[in-house]
Amino acid sequence: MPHPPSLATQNLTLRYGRKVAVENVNLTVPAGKITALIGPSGCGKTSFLNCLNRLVELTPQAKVTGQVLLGDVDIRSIPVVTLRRRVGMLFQQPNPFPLSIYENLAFPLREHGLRDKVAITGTIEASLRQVGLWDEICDRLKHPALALSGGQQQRLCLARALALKPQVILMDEPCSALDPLSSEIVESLMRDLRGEYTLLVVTHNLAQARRIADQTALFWAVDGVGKLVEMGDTEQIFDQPQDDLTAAYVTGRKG
Ligand SMILES: Nc1ncnc2c1ncn2[C@@H]1O[C@H](COP(=O)(O)OP(=O)(O)OP(=O)(O)O)[C@@H](O)[C@H]1O
Repeated sequence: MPHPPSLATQNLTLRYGRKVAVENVNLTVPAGKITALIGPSGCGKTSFLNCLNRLVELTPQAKVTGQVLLGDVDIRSIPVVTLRRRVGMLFQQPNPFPLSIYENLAFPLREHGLRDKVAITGTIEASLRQVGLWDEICDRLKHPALALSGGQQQRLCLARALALKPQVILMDEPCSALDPLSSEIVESLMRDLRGEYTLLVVTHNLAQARRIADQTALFWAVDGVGKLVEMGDTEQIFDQPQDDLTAAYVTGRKG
């Protein structure tokens, strides 16, 4: 398996109309590592994430300046369908399609040009095994995905992303809508993905960031504008923060 690329932003600024949501962010998400993005509500974490696979372009008044590099390639030069396959995303609320479990994975595979039924079925099984769902649901692949539990739905959504063989996976608070046991399962899956994928995970759960992330980045809204305050090894961010805001946030004194 080739090493996944890093993802880096250079002077990334995002405006919604006149509102500056994120300003001048220079952040490198290292290849094959887990990076946690932390910070108080409204500091621009989701907005930033949405720039990285150009999902933000679906918001009419959004305007992005600066660059996002996947490896050394500017993402604007990658066709958006290809980009979204290479940079998968998992949302806070599991969002399976209102289709069968099988079709949730088969549909995007067909959309991306896979026609061979044996190959599709093989990929579906491999992806469901990768997220530990195969044994739980292999006898009801034709059942509606929406009948699964929240935790199973989230794992199905991860399997759907993995089926497309992404290089990077963006996760926006992937555990916050889940019960503790499901949350633990998803967290352990993230650990399994380390190395093979480049992961950027937004989390409000500082203990989770500490447990899973190699690197941690703190965002903060300064006068309403989201900025990157500090980025470093997770241990350093939590134990020896360089910035006063980081120290205040990770010790619960602010935010
Ligand atoms: N479509 C939009 N139009 C205008 N402003 C927006 C839009 N989406 C987000 N914002 C604003 O941009 C800022 C950053 O929002 P964002 O959701 O990215 O923050 P966040 O850190 O992800 O927050 P949370 O942790 O609560 O999810 C906020 O002030 C928000 O109100």
